[in-house]
Formats: sequence, structure tokens, C-alpha cells
Amino acid sequence: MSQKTGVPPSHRFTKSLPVDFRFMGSPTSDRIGYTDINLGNNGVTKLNSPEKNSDSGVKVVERVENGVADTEQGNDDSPYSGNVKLVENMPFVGNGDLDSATAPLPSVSESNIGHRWSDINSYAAKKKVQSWFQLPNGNWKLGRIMSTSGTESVISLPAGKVLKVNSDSLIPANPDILDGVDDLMQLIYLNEPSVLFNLQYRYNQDMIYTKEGPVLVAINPSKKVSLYGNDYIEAYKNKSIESPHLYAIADTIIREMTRDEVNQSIIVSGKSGSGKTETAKIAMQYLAVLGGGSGIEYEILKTNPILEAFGNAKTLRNDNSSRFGKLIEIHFSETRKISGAKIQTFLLEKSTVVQCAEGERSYHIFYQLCAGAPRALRGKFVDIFIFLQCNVLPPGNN
Ligand SMILES: Nc1ncnc2c1ncn2[C@@H]1O[C@H](COP(=O)(O)OP(=O)(O)OP(=O)(O)O)[C@@H](O)[C@H]1O
Repeated sequence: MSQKTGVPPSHRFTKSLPVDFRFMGSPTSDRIGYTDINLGNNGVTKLNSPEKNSDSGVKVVERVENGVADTEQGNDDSPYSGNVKLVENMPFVGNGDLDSATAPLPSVSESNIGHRWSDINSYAAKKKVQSWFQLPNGNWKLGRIMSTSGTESVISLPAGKVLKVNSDSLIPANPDILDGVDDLMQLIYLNEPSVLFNLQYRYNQDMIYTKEGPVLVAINPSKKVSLYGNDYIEAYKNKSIESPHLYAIADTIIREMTRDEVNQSIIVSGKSGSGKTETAKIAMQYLAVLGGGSGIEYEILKTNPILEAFGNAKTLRNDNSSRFGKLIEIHFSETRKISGAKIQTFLLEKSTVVQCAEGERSYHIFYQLCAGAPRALRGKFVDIFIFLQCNVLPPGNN
């Protein structure tokens, strides 16, 4: 654990995850709002359409979630929810996190957990592998099982602290050699803390893409990362880079579309602010470079600012939030060149025109009109905004 190179110091000793770094579906998750983690049907998924058509195409679909987070619905199925039953806290020099583990927790009903993990847990306890356990505050801590008797295990923490915990609450951790694997399917133990640790480990090194079998998990870096541009496009086209990337997904679908003459789809899904719009644009850039030549590709890319002007607005979660869904069809000729495109929009949030919550704004177009209008006209626009109860400050000023 402690001898890894290229790993931030914070990860060398303890695989500790912050309280708000949870799976989609975990009851107290929040941080996910700024990421695109959502194993299952989120992230970027590639699907084959059963249609067989000589005019093959690629569809990029952005799913509208209206800012309602999957995470906010809670997840009663999570085997981890409130699963740490602290039997006894051995005396140790505590810190804030661990002290909170001393508070007695409601015992875990067997029907709730259903012993779903008991086989793995007993194996882990027997082998004394390192295991995760969740503190009452939601943080995951990594410990090494020192001994097990009955339903109780004694685990040691990196700082030499020792805890006696319910064995059922321990979640096996993967060996260090698997830290940061490209594909989550390579993990021996595919459980919540292991997946989160792996994603965080990669994210800390600006590796925002991770595969989960055929699904690409993308974490919004919320900063510029040097993962895009012509050099990367060339590298993925020539297959000289293999690390998970959106370009790799786009490359695969073009190849499969050509080979099988079957339409392909990329579904981009995630909660508001997770990066769906950016992801769709990045995928389209790759498709445009590979299928470019006719000039149509530039026209397709140039539709984005126009669509965003009329359909995007600042929300509390995202300064450039799409308030509509989008289905982009890109048509390719038999020579793999882009021959046309069709962009359908749907479910535009009309209320945004006349109603803005505190700290939010109406559609960008109103502010752009204001910014470009002559002074006299601008005054009238501002009056209208006030009438509509919208924030009147122009883009970038609030
Ligand atoms: N790959 C990325 N690299 C850098 N920044 C990114 C990336 N993806 C997203 N972001 C940042 O996150 C912000 C929000 O992303 P985006 O608008 O794509 O989210 P969204 O999921 O489409 O949100 P909404 O559902 O509200 O429309 C972007 O404006 C950008 O600043």
C-alpha cells in the first residue's frame, strides 16, 4: 500500500474516501453531481441498433434528467447503507473520523443485508485480506483484519489504530496491484468502496475515463485536461493509445458501423452538470475528424452554440445547463464520410423563459440579445427581464 509510485501521498497509506464520494444511489451522495459516475446505465454506453440500413449512421443521445439526481432517490438495495455495526471500539489515539465510529449504531437486520456478502466476507476474514469498512459518517476506511472470532473481527488501521467490528460490515478490498485499473471488471472485488477508490485514484491523475466492460465511465474534471485534440485523435485512430477514452468509443462505433453496416448509438447519461453536453461534443469532434472532408462536419459542430443559446441556461448546478434533450443523427456514406446530419430537440423546459429561481438565469439568448443591443433597446429588454422576474445581469456578470 505504501510503496506506490506516481500516486498522491494521500493515497499511499490509506484508501480513504471522502464522505460525499459515493455511488449513484447511495443515500447521502452529493459529490457525484459534479461527476459522471453512474455505473449501470449512465456514463457513456454504446449500443447496437438492430436496424440494417445501407445509409448507416451514428446517433448521439443526451438524456434529459432535469437536474434531478439519481443519487437523490436513495437506494434501499445498497448492501452498504448503514452497514457498519461497531461492536466495540478498542482504545486508541482517535482522530475526528474514527472517534465518530464509537457512536452506537442501529443494528443491521439480517433481512436487510440478507447475508449477501457473507461468503465473500468470511473468505476475506479467513485470508485476513485488507477490508473496507464504513464509518457512521459515511467515510470508507481501509483496515487489515488481524483476527476474527464469531461474528467479530479486529482490524488494524494504517495509523496503528485498532477496531473491533462486526465481520459482516467488512467489505473486501482489492490487492494494491489492482489500484487504478483501466477496466473495473478487472477488480477481484467489485464493490462500492473499491469502485470509488479506483475511480478516485485515476481521477487524481487526470485519468477521467474508466471502462466498466462496454460502458465508459467519465468523471467531470471541471478543469481543462490535456486529453483532447488532434494528437489524441490521431493516436486513437492509429490505436497507439489504449487507455479508456471517449475517442476509443467513437472509433469503435465507426469501425463497427462500417464493418456490420448497422447503425450505432452513443448514449450519454448523467445528472445535471456531470458533463453530458461536453461529452457529446467531444465524441462529435472525433467523428467529424474521422468522417470529415465534405465540410458538413463543421456545420454540425457549429450548431452547438446556436442550440445552446436557445436551450441552455445557468442553473445552480451548471452555468451552461441544457434544458432540453437532444438526438443527433450523423449520417455516413459508404466511404465513411459524413453525408448529413439531423438534430432533434425535445422536452425544452419552457418555464425557464418566465421563471428563474434565485441564482439561476433564463436562456442565454436573452442576455446575448441584451449584450448586443443598442443602449435604448437594451433598457427595454431589461424591463422585460424584470417583468419576467429573471436575473438581469448579462452573461459572466453573475
Ligand atoms: N471533459 C471535460 N473537460 C473539462 N471540463 C468539462 C468536461 N466535461 C464537463 N466539463 C465542465 O463541466 C461543465 C458542465 O458540463 P455539461 O454542461 O456538459 O454538463 P451536462 O451534464 O450537460 O449538464 P446539464 O444536464 O445541466 O446540461 C462544463 O461547462 C465544463 O466546464
